[in-house]
Amino acid sequence: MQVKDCFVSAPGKAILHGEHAVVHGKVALAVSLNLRTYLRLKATATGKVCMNLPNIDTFLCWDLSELKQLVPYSCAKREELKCLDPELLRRLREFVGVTNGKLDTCNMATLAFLHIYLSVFGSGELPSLTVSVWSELPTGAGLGSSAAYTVCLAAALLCASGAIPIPLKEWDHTARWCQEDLELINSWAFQGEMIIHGNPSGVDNAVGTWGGMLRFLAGKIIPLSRVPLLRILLTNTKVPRSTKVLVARVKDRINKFPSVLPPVLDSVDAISCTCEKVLSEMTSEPITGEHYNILEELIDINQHHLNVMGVGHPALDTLCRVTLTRGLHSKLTGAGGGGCGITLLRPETDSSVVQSTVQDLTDCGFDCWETSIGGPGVQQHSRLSVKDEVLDVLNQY
Ligand SMILES: Nc1ncnc2c1ncn2[C@@H]1O[C@H](COP(=O)(O)OP(=O)(O)OP(=O)(O)O)[C@@H](O)[C@H]1O
Ligand SMILES: C[C@@](O)(CCO)CC(=O)[O-]
Ligand SMILES: [Mg+2]
Repeated sequence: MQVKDCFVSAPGKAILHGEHAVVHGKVALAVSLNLRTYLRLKATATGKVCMNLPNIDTFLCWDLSELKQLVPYSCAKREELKCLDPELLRRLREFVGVTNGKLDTCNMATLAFLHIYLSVFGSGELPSLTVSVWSELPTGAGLGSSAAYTVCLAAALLCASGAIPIPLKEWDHTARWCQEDLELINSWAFQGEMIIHGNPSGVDNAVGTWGGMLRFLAGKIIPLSRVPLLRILLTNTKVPRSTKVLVARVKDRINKFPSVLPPVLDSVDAISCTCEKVLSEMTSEPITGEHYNILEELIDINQHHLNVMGVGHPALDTLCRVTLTRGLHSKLTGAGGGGCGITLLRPETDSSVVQSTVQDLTDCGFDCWETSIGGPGVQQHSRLSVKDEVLDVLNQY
C-alpha cells in the first residue's frame, strides 16, 4: 500500500487557568501558542516503518512483518475510536519492552505512535513509511508538547489512511480540515494523550486541534472568539517533570483529603470563570488598569492553589518572586512540578522592564521569551510553507 507524503503541524498551548482542576471536571481556559510541532510523513518502499524524533533522540525502525503480528485481529473503524484498545496496548508494551509499567520519554512517544499507526491501518495492508517530527516546543515542560505530537500523528496517519481527506489544494500554502474531520483527529490525539498522560482531560489536544483560545469543561470545547490581545512572557525553569506523575499526585491528594481539596478545585473553577468574564469585558468596554489588576490577582490566587494541590516547585516560586520584584505576576502553566510558567505583561509594561526581567530570569538559569498567542490549530502545509530551519531538520531523514 502506497500512501501520500504530507507535512502537518500543530501548536503548543498555555493554560491561563484550570490546569489539574480540569481533570476533575472544572473549567479551564487555554490558548494556543505560536510555537509548533511539525511532522513529515514520507511514503517508502523499504517494507519498514521508521520513526525519527530528534527532540528526544529517538530513531527507530520496524519491519512491516513484525508489526503485522501485533494486529492478528481486525481493529479500528472510523466510529470505533472512543477508547484505547487495551489488548493492542498490552501487546505493544511487551513489544516495546516496557517493564514495571514505567514509561520513559522514548517509550511513551513510541507507544503513542504505534498505537495510532496500527489502529488506523491494522484492518488492512500496513504501509511502508517514515514519520519524522520536530518541535519548537520544549518537551515535557508544560506547553502541551505531548498533545501537539499526538495531534500531528493523528492528522498525518488519518490522512494517509484515507479516513480524512487531504485538505491542501495545489495552490494552497496551508489548509485545515472541516469540523467533523477535526473531531476525528482530536479523538485519536486524545488516545495518544491517554498513553502519555494516563488520565488527560483532553484540553491540550483540543487546543492543538482547534487553536485559538478555548474554554474547556468536561470534554466540551467552546472557542472564545472575543478575547483581548494579551502579552505573555513564557519562562521555562528547565526543571524536568512528568504530567502523568503530577496528575496522579493531585488525585492522591484529593483521595487523602476528600473534604479539603475539592473546595480548592471549586475555587480554581471560579477563577477560570471570573477570568473569562473579565477578558470578555475587555473586548466590549475600554480596557482599564482595573481589568489588569483583577487578572493579576487571579494569577496570584491560582498559583497558591496549585501549590496547595502539590504541583509547585521551588524554581516556580523563584519565577514568581523574581517577576514580582518588577511588578509582574506569574503562575505555573500546564502540569507544574517545574516546567514552564506564564507572566502577564500589561500593555504599558515598558520593553526595558521586560528586558530586565528576562535578564533576571536568565540569571536564574531559566529560558525566557515573549510570545504571541492564538496560533492556528492543526494544519497541513505545502513544502514551501514550512520554515527553512524546520525543513532542514526534517529533510535529514
Ligand atoms: N517533539 C516530540 N517528539 C517526540 N515525543 C514528544 C515530543 N514532544 C512530546 N513528546 C512526548 O510527550 C512527552 C511529554 O509529555 P508531557 O505531557 O509530560 O509534557 P508536556 O505535554 O510538554 O506538558 P503538559 O502536558 O504539562 O502541557 C515526552 O516524554 C514524549 O514522550
Ligand atoms: C495538568 C493538566 O490539567 C494540563 C496539562 O497541560 C492535565 C490535563 O488536563 O490533562
Ligand atoms: Mg502533555
